[in-house]
Amino acid sequence: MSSNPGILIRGARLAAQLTERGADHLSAEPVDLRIDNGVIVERAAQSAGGLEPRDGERVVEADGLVALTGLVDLHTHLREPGFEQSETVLTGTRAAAAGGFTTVFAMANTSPVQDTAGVVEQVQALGDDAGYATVRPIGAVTAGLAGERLSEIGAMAQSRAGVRVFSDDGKCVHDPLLMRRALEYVKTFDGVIAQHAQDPRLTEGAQMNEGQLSSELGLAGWPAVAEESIIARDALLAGHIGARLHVCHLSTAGSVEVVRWAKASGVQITAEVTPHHLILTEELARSYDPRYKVNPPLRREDDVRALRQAVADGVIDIIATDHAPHPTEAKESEWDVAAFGMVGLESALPIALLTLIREGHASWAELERMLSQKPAEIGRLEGHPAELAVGQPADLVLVDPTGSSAFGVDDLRGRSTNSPFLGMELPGRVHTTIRRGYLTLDDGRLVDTETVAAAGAAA
Ligand SMILES: NC(=O)N[C@@H](CC(=O)O)C(=O)O
Ligand SMILES: [Zn+2]
Ligand SMILES: [Zn+2]
Repeated sequence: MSSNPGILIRGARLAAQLTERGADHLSAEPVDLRIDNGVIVERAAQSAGGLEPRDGERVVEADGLVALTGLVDLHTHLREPGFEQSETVLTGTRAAAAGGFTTVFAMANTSPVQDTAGVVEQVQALGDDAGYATVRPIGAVTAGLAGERLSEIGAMAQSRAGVRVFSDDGKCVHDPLLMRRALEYVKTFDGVIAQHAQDPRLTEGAQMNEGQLSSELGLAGWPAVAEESIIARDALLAGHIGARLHVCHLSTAGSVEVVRWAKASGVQITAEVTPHHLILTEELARSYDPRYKVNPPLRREDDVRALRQAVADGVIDIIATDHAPHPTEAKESEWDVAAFGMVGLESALPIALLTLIREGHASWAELERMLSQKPAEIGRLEGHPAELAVGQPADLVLVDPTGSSAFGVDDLRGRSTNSPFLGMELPGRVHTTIRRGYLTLDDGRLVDTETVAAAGAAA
């Protein structure tokens, strides 16, 4: 039984009721939600009288705020074990809570690599202890991410961590036979392979998108075809085997066409796009500022347009952050020796508001689908609310979609500051995050570490 106090949310607009693109969020009716014992126990429209606060209950005034089921990031680098100078499970999940996330899937490129039952169980336990978000470890596809033989996929799937998502992210599973065997294996327990689609031979030494600009800047190019050819191959393999394939961080217009074709052909394929690929372009490389160095690289304006349209068309299924923290030393060097990657948990929702909601490419209901429901489905996440309704687990986020502010270092709650959005005017604000019925973010302020750990233990 939970010893956490109950919460009454008053007057929230439910994202699920905002199904029309471009609709003002205030057009949905204000709803009260009562949370007790980690579950939504009552829901009443204010027009039907709403709910009265009870003694000892925490009241959250949500007038003007939009409520979504807790955000789920299928692609987060938490860096622990091994790279704690960049991020830890605790600091990364604090960043997640600040961004409205209640679950993160933790990528496998740690040290030691998440390629055994022991390591994935350890990462999951660190998440449970911290309490800021549910941490679902991703298992490596190949031992040590070396691309030579399969990791202990079965042992990780059967472990307490119950791993369902496998990825060598950061590296591509290049050997087609290994990829085939991995797909066959995960099919037996309804798992999925999340591929970092990058042909290593076509991208040796690559530093930025290949094109006229890379020649002009004298930086080795990363051609679109290196991504598209792997997606096409994997889609054919997944179709042949009848297994699930997920494509990480889609970045080119051509990749969209390959995924569109694969879906039309009946392949069980899903695709993600990062917030940064929905807004930033290769032009930023002109600054030689390594903050803009990321894998896959920032592409061209027409790619950005195609990615937004693919979200609108449903060819792209989800938004995933690819939160990739790196210490200052790794990002304050020359472009060609700097690390690839950007942090993204705290800026994901504002960028989605800017590029999708305000541009009319998605409704709030669709946004909830892309940032919460669908990633949970792909990752076979258990205990995630299907909707904000009575009987559902109380994992949710309240967002203020109005206004804007300059995104600053104070908005970054993790250990690293390598955000490409620092200094940009970003819309909206994540107001409150509730995980398993307790607050992790309270009116924009993170609830302190001890309180959250205790609430998590009691939940
Ligand atoms: N995205 C990146 O540029 N870097 C990621 C790896 C990855 O997602 O491929 C990292 O681990 O730093
Ligand atoms: Zn990757
Ligand atoms: Zn990644």
